[in-house]
Amino acid sequence: MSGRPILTAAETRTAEDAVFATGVSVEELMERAGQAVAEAVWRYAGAAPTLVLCGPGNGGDGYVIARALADKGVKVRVAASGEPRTDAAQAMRARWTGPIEALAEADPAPILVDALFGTGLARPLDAVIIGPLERLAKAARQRIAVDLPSGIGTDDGALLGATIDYEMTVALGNLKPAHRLQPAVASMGRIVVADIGLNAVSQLVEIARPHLPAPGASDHKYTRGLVVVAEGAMPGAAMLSAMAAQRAGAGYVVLAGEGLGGPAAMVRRGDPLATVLADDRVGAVVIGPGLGRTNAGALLLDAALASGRRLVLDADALVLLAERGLPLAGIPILTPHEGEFARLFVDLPGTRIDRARAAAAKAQAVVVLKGPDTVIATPDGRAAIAPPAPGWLASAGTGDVLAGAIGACLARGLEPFEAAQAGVWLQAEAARIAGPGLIADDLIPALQTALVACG
Ligand SMILES: NC(=O)C1=CN([C@@H]2O[C@H](COP(=O)(O)OP(=O)(O)OC[C@H]3O[C@@H](n4cnc5c(N)ncnc54)[C@H](O)[C@@H]3O)[C@@H](O)[C@H]2O)[C@@H](O)CC1
Ligand SMILES: Nc1ncnc2c1ncn2[C@@H]1O[C@H](COP(=O)(O)OP(=O)(O)O)[C@@H](O)[C@H]1O
Ligand SMILES: [K+]
Repeated sequence: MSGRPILTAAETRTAEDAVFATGVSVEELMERAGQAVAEAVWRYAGAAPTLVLCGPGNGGDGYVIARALADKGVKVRVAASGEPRTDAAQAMRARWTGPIEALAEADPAPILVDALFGTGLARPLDAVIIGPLERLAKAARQRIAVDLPSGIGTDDGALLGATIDYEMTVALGNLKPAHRLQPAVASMGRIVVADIGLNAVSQLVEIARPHLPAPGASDHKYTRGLVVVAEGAMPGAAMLSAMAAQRAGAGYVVLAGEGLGGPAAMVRRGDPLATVLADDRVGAVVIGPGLGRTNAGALLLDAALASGRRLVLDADALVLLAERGLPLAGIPILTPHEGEFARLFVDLPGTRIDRARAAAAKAQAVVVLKGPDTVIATPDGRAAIAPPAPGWLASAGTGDVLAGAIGACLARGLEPFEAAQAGVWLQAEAARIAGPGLIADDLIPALQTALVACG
């Protein structure tokens, strides 16, 4: 279930260099990129009159896009912010036979294609660029970014300064971190990847739909996974985790505690947690949601950490962990939101991906850094980013549901990194199924529907 590779600006250049080393010329790769983008623009916007904006850097893509669209019969105009600097880009400019307008004076068109800047930009757009860009974008019906919107950081997804919003972004060759990180991704609209023949491999991938096949004839409830959820001060949160584990496919879920209610299929155990966890069939333990931060919670956490079982540590367990030492034994899964992350891993520098990786190395854990752009990292440097999920997930208890879903995937035998990705995918899909106005409880039946796609 490995997802699409995500490459930084430097890694993308290395992948391009590998293509050049096979004898492909810079012009040929530029031609491929321009043709692929033109195809995507054509499919999206059809024959509507189009204005292509070309930049001053290495990019000759814009001129190829304009020529390819004109070949399809589209009424295309070109506006440029300056002379392209490289030979290849100048060659592409020479092959555009139409006029080239100055960016500052260009008239708008219904479709705006922004090929001003590629992955090399590292500072805010100059006023002579952003002014006309904003004017032309406002007057256009639809805006399309080539590779990345102008004015965002390729590797960290930051807005370098003023930017505009796009309906579609055509990524060249492969996804870059900004195509998945906030706030950049929110401005990109629909993101499509144009294949230009790069053999992109990366330690960073996009979270993809997991393969979670239906139980076979040799399965029984224990082989499907036994999950124990530890109950603490707030039983509702543990209940959400436990029911999520049930609906995410666990064969057996034990709620360890004395609380009341829940489905008839939920097994209750009031014995000491250490006793419950002594069972070798326990495939995953979820602890933290509603645990409380008192001594009673700390004792339960001690029992979980001492059990040697595969752990999902969330919420209050993370708060309690901040008062103890890292690293942890046995590569548990930690699921902090930004608040919990900041408390547990003080002052880590870099992008969200860098921070998740450093935290994973420090804790010797798989770290799921939650948010609108959830990043998962392992101690050995692998990482994954989730595609955008419904904002309706920003609702109390949805993290508890995620912890339970990850527990189910861990208990069925997935490796921690895969289990974490599968849980995040299932939670996001459940949110799409549950729809606007969802509350955490609604995700639970929706998880069952989400499983249908994973067979
Ligand atoms: N049905 C229930 O019983 C529920 C119980 N819950 C439980 O309630 C207990 C305590 O919840 P708290 O409200 O204290 O903990 P929170 O996780 O809400 O907050 C902890 C701290 O982190 C901050 N924070 C939260 N999200 C952040 C973000 N995205 N970026 C930056 N900072 C952020 C908060 O402001 C707070 O200071 C936990 O055990 C939790 O599991 C919740 O899970 C909700 C549902
Ligand atoms: N704006 C957002 N868009 C998409 N997903 C979000 C957004 N905000 C939060 N989420 C997701 O919602 C869940 C919230 O979990 P958490 O912060 O632990 O809340 P709780 O403790 O109340 O369950 C996480 O899975 C997070 O990734
Ligand atoms: K661009």
